[in-house]
Amino acid sequence: MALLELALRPASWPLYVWLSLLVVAPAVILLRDVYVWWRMPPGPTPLPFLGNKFQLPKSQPWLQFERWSRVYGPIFTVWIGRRPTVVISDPVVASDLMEARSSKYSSRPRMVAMGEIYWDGASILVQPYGKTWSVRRKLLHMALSPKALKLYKPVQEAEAARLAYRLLADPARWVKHIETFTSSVVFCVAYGHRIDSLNANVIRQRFQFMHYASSLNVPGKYLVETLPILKYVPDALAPWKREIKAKGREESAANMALVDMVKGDMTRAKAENRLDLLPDSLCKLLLEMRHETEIPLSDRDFSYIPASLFGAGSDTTASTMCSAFLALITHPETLRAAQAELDEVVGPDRTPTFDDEASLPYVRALCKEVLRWRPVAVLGGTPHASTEDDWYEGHYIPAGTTILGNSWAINLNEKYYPNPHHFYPPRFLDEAVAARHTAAKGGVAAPVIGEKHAVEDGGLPHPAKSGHSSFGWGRRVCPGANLATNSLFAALSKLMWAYDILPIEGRRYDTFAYTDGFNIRPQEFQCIIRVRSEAHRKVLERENKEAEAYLEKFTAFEE
Ligand code: HEM
Repeated sequence: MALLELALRPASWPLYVWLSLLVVAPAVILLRDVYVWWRMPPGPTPLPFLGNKFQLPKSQPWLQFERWSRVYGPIFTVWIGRRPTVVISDPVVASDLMEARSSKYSSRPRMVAMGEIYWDGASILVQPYGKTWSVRRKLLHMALSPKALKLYKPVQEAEAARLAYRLLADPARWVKHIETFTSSVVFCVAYGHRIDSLNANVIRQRFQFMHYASSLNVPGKYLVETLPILKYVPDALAPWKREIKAKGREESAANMALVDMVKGDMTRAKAENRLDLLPDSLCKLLLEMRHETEIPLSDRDFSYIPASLFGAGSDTTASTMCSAFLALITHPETLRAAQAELDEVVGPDRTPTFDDEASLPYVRALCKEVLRWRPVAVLGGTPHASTEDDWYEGHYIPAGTTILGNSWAINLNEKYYPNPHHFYPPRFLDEAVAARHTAAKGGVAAPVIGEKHAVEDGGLPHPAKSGHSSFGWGRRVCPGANLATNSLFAALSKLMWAYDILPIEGRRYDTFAYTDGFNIRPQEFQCIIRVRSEAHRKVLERENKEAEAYLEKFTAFEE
């Protein structure tokens, strides 16, 4: 009884009890960490409690991770404080864990400030694996099914035609035009409304939300990431939390307003008996489904589904197109090969469309090679997290480990892609087409490459059907991959048909000069974008008029 009384009154504990607690508790934690560390995949030696803090680079961590993979192997561990992160640099290892064992590796690490306080668990991007996530994921799949993607193709073509036309008058602002193209595709697909300029209020608002969300995800900025219990401190005592929540409410109000806008469009169209003229959009499809079946989501949670398209799909596609321009000007033979194919298949009187896609294997291969060559989601997008203890190749991976697929190291792994920094679309051509291209160039036989398993001479087959890992893995693989691939094809095929995209003479281009962050794009550069002939110009002018007419039904967002 006396002991219990003593235990309940720490203030009266003798000094030796305090001292032993201060020594024993950290020692026990440390011993446990050492035991886990010793069994996990090897990596740079961490410091107790601090992990690899002093070895982790402040910028472009994927480069250091790639160097470490040469020392420690294709799967290694780095420690962020006491939290282990397993970094994967080989496509087979990534597929073994995140695809073959996807039931254990499909969660996300906790992001308390961003995911739990700001988005209040509503955004699919950072949701842990489980029922709440799978409800949203299924809806996205339904609204992005192959059948639904067909509905969005005309708008992608029309927007690509507008992009190609805009470059005639204003080639210097090519990046802005690409961003307008990807933003408008995303908004037309998500809500059936178009963007005519990046000055549209809705775009400014989306960028504000995105920047605010990523500002919350800076390691070390919020103590709540280390001590999640702090998220339960009452708002009145936690101004930081009040601010995050207020901003979160602003975003959800804006997301719900967008859904209300589509509901309004549908009601009006129905009343005026012109439903068939209303553009098909992901939000409209989901609202129709919601009308017919029970969807277990509140209005607020529902509104985050179409809203996820802008954050996940606009900048990623635009950055990939910027990489395509860099690739074309530094590997001019690839533009010539694409133009030869386009001229042969499409001819001079019109630009390519999706109907030509099957007959344009080189252009398709070029789009894939861009995704491989400079993966925009350079560290595999949002990290995965494991939910069960596991063993791989003799190494222990405890539940709760963060898993990073280093797309940079994976896509540029020379075991799979010899000479990996060489931008070389024939990697993704099948044997017959590769041979035809080589013969046309009068060159030596090109390496034989299967479309499903990109392999160059001596290169190992890649486990993914796409032949690269730029869209992630397993159950969390990018649900917008096909939409993005269609946008890339629609835009790049028209632009390569219409323009010579060339380096400025005498200027050196660094194909490694990229921005930092989770999504990367080339540092700003200038190039020459010159229409190939007067006849090409006329076609662009004519098709732009047709595109403008088609896009009339997608009301523009106001500036
Ligand atoms: C070139 C363009 C794109 C690239 C490279 C890309 C890449 C990625 C990657 C790497 C991931 C993480 C996958 C993983 O965790 O294993 C991801 C997730 C996601 N992407 Fe994309 N993406 C692109 C375009 C799009 C588009 C157009 C959409 C919109 C429809 C989209 C929607 C999403 C969503 C909602 C997720 C989260 C999925 C989840 O957590 O379950 N992405 N993307």
